[in-house]
Amino acid sequence: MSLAAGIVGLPNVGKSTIFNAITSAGAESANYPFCTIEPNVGIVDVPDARLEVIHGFIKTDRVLPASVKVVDIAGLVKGASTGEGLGNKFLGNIKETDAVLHVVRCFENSDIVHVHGTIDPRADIEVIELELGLADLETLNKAHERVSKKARAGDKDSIFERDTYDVARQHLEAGGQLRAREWSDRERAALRPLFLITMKPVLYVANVADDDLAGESPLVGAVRAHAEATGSGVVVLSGDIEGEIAGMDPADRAEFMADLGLVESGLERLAHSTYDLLGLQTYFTAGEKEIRAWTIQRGWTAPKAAGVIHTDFEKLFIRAEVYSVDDLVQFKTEAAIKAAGKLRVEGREYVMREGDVCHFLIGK
Ligand SMILES: Nc1ncnc2c1ncn2[C@@H]1O[C@H](COP(=O)(O)OP(=O)(O)OP(=O)(O)O)[C@@H](O)[C@H]1O
Ligand SMILES: [Mg+2]
Repeated sequence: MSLAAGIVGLPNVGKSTIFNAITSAGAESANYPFCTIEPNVGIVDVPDARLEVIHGFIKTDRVLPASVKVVDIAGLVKGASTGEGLGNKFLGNIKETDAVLHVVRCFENSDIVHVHGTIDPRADIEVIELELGLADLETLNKAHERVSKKARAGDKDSIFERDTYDVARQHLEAGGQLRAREWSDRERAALRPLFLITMKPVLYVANVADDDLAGESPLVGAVRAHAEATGSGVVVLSGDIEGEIAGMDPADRAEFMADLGLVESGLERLAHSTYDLLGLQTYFTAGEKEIRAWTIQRGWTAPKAAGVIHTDFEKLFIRAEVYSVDDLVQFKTEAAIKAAGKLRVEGREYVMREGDVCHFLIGK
């Protein structure tokens, strides 16, 4: 399962600064609106300290973290859907992501231009969400047109699709975001092929000044209140500071972060929050060749989890041998875990737990 997240927000709020910090990809960031024109795409390793813990006991050539694709696009402005600013044509790059990272400016700095002249996170969020809603409306209108003919001819599936599109259109026209509505499984299935942006889970990224890393300002408060009211998450970070952290070697980084009272880097916090938001969890495989982290949905059974390694594994799954990272720390080798009776043998019904270390036995 490879995960993708798309960054949206007003121009000049720090999207590319944050993208650079998390990908260290060297994408351009500068103090003028519409600095980013072509989308930046980066692949980021998901930091997971447990990989190194496992590696401390099991020697392998390779350690492979999970990865997330991150997409940074041009800023949106009011009227983007009708071509204002750079328009909304870059939103296509966000469509095939699993989650939206909505960067909101929460730092005061008169040197950095704000496209509305004042820093008002709540108003900024509204502008962006309206534009995203209008983009979805455009997609729905086209899809509606496409199915209408078949619906009029009496095709049952097309009638259901058309009616679902109508419900979605009404919801957006009333100013709502599609994620806020409860959808039946069948409705979800009808909407899924449209890759609607406001249907995706959103994480608000409050980009704060370097003297408000804890996010105590009323600006961040406004973002938190909005996120709480809409069932979304918030990550507080400073793009500027994260850029510095990304550029440091590990020893300096640890000291710098400790001085600032930061326990985790912005990337770590973003990764954890995104996993929470999407209901994801991690399991590990640790063999002779490599130690590797795999991303699955919470609640998945062992065969389904094995299917992430290779699609055939789901069908051919026989059983799994499972232990935890803590078991490894306590007993030090797999043989000792087994001797202590801690190596669990699990079958097709087993529901994976966070941080399981697995060997899958696969048939032919
Ligand atoms: N937390 C912060 N504190 C102070 N300045 C910041 C912070 N984050 C970013 N900046 C500054 O804001 C300016 C704009 O940043 P950036 O280019 O990342 O914005 P953007 O959202 O990608 O803009 P665009 O939509 O134009 O591409 C840069 O000068 C950057 O250094
Ligand atoms: Mg940019």
